[in-house]
Amino acid sequence: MVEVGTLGVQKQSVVLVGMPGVGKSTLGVLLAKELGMEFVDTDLSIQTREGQTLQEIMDANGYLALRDVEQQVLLELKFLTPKVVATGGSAVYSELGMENMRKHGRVVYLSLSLDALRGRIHNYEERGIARAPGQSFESLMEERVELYSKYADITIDCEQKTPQQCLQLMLDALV
Ligand SMILES: Nc1ncnc2c1ncn2[C@@H]1O[C@H](COP(=O)(O)OP(=O)(O)O)[C@@H](O)[C@H]1O
Ligand SMILES: O=C(O)C1=C[C@@H](OP(=O)(O)O)[C@@H](O)[C@H](O)C1
Ligand SMILES: [Mg+2]
Repeated sequence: MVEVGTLGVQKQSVVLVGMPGVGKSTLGVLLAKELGMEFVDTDLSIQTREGQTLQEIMDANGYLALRDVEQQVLLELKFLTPKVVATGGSAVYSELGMENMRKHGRVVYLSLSLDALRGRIHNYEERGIARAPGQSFESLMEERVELYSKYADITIDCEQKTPQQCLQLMLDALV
């Protein structure tokens, strides 16, 4: 059973950022349930908006096109009620999108080591990661960690932790 802190449920939105495979989508829905909030996965919003899968968008127009649509979706996000937002790993390339979300909520960076992420991502080449052709996972991570850290209000170290443990750490940090 997850324990909510003594201040009770917090009402600001929560925005999860981090590398692909770190658990933003998995943990986001669990967090939303615990906080009694709506859950939005911006990857799904992109697909619904475009009527295409992420991979189809990239195949047709390249990774920068995916980043453009992602920015539109981040800017169109409405925060009339507080919500938990699981972003895609590339959301932090959109300064405007991140600013829109930061106005309404706290940004939680889920961090995990390169080795652990590699263990979760078995299909790096075909996973639809928005990266320059040929860019290695290591180089991508190096470039992104700086951005995740820059926007983070809270950082959660997910190394060797179960989803339930990560969830509890987020709840403790958010109250
Ligand atoms: N501690 C953990 N927290 C979150 N996901 C975990 C954890 N340990 C293993 N996983 C697995 O890692 C994967 C995370 O995928 P996902 O939630 O789609 O990540 P993201 O949305 O960040 O790309 C899932 O298959 C999940 O079951
Ligand atoms: O990191 C990336 O470049 C991407 C991550 C994906 O989301 P997850 O981080 O939820 O896997 C998705 O937005 C798209 O395939 C691009
Ligand atoms: Mg996801």
